[in-house]
This record gives sequence, C-alpha cells and structure tokens, in this order.
Amino acid sequence: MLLCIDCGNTNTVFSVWDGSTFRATWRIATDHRRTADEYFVWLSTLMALKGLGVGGQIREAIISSTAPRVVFNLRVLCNRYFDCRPLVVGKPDCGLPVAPRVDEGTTVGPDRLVNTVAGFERHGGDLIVVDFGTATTFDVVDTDGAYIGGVIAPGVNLSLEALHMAAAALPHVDVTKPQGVIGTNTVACIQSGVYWGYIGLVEGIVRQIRMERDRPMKVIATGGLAPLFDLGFDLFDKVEDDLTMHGLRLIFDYNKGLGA
Ligand SMILES: Nc1ncnc2c1ncn2[C@@H]1O[C@H](COP(=O)(O)OP(=O)(O)O)[C@@H](O)[C@H]1O
Ligand SMILES: CC(C)(COP(=O)(O)O)[C@@H](O)C(=O)NCCC(=O)O
Ligand SMILES: [K+]
Repeated sequence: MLLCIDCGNTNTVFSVWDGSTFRATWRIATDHRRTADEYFVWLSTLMALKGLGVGGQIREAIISSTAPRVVFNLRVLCNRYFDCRPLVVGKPDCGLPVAPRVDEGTTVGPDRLVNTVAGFERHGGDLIVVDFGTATTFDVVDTDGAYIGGVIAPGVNLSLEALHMAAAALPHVDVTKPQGVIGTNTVACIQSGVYWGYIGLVEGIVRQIRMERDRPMKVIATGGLAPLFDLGFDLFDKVEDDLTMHGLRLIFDYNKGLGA
C-alpha cells in the first residue's frame, strides 16, 4: 500500500491507498518537533482502528511539504517503519507530468504543483485551483496542464489572527458566514469583514485571471475552509476536499511509470 503525506503549514494530512483505491485519511497538526516514533505511534493506532494492520502493509510513500523542516522526520518515519525511501515533490528525483513555467530559479510550493496535477487530470487545462490553507493560493493551469503561476493571499484564519494580535480591543473570532454584511457588534463586524472580504477577493482575482488569460476557465476549490465559501455562491465549479491527496497518488504513479 501507498502512504501519501501532504504537510501544510497548519495541518499534515496522511492517506493510505491500495493501488488506486482510497482506504483512509487522517490529519495531525504540523509540528516540526514531532519525531518519526511519535508519528508511527499515532498512525499505527489509527490504521489498526481501520483494520489496516499496524503499518506492515505500507511499502511506498510520497510526501509534499510546504514546511521544509518537517520533511526530515517524515523521511525517517518512512525509512524506519515502512522500509521505504519516500518520493518528495519538488526534489529532482520526483518528476512531474508537465514542468511548471515560472521565472527561472524560483520555487513553487509543492502543494500547488500537486493541486495542478490533480486538477488537470480531473478537469483538463485552463483551470484555476483555489486552496484555502494557511495561505489562500490560486494556481493557474495552462491548456497543457502546466502550472504557469498564480496568486498568494493571506489565509482566512491568518487574517483573523492578525486583527486580534494588532488591535488591543479586537477579540479572537472564528470564521463563519454572517447573515448580512452590517455587523451590529464587534464579533459580527470582524466576521463580516473577513467573510465578505474573502468572497470579494476570490471573485475579483478569478475575474482578473480570466481577463488576463482572455478565455473561460473553470475554478476548483480545496482546503479546510473551501466549503464555507461555497455556501450559496457561484464562485467555484466544484469543491474537492481530496484534491491534494489525489494529486500525490497521481505523481507517485507517474514516477513509477504507471502513467498519470
Ligand atoms: N473544517 C474546518 N473548519 C474551520 N477551520 C478549518 C477547517 N479545516 C481547516 N481549518 C482551518 O483552516 C486553515 C487551513 O487549514 P489547512 O487546509 O489544513 O491548511 P494547510 O494546508 O496550510 O496546513 C487552518 O487555519 C485550519 O485551522
Ligand atoms: C503559498 C504556500 C505558503 C501555501 O502553503 P499552505 O497554505 O498550504 O501551507 C506554499 O505553497 C509555499 O510555501 N509556496 C512557496 C512559494 C510559491 O508557491 O510560489
Ligand atoms: K495546502
């Protein structure tokens, strides 16, 4: 079986695949201090609960990480407990079906490369992938499936946290969809600012990208908060929670010569 690991700046998501059959997924807070042994105790308990043994069946792994410091312990996890050398997206020995077309010498977040591969396989080219992670990213996918750039905006929770940190009188607030736009108390005002602000941000950026590309483009959303911004609006053609995991499996198969 294959273990896919998507390590974001906030959460790390693990999933297990039997060929192209999805078996299970679990999520843990990203913490670079977590050791391989700690990961294994956590993972093997959850695997046993799903009847997947204690990890003995995992023989292959692929990792995408936006937090480089975490990769070391994840590699040790794969070496020590699953007896395999993981593929790491963005490293020279991990090929992609189509190379990104960006400024020379620049690095693209591996999660964005993975989203591009997954989005293209499911929806074809001329696509925008919006990922509501720690940052809110827009990945633009060309007709041939190449990542050709995009947009990085502060994440929703990051914006709420920044308001709370910088303004003495503003409390920490969780994001929800407000009934209306005019808040009648501080919490409602902040929720309104962030929620409607992000609706406007997504609408505006998608419109600009379509204008710049001068063609219709599908918009797919993923990431923890995507469903909240899909409520009652026409922003996205589809919300796909599993997009990054699907992309990791495709990239793994591509590198094993199984096609993507
Ligand atoms: N279902 C959810 N409801 C509310 N907040 C969520 C949910 N899922 C994730 N989040 C929050 O959304 C942000 C992005 O999460 P995630 O997609 O896991 O980010 P990353 O990939 O950068 O680690 C985080 O601040 C996380 O706490
Ligand atoms: C933009 C990101 C921080 C998003 O990461 P995430 O929110 O998923 O943790 C990550 O993709 C990254 O570090 N990118 C490097 C720069 C780039 O993609 O152009
Ligand atoms: K992400």
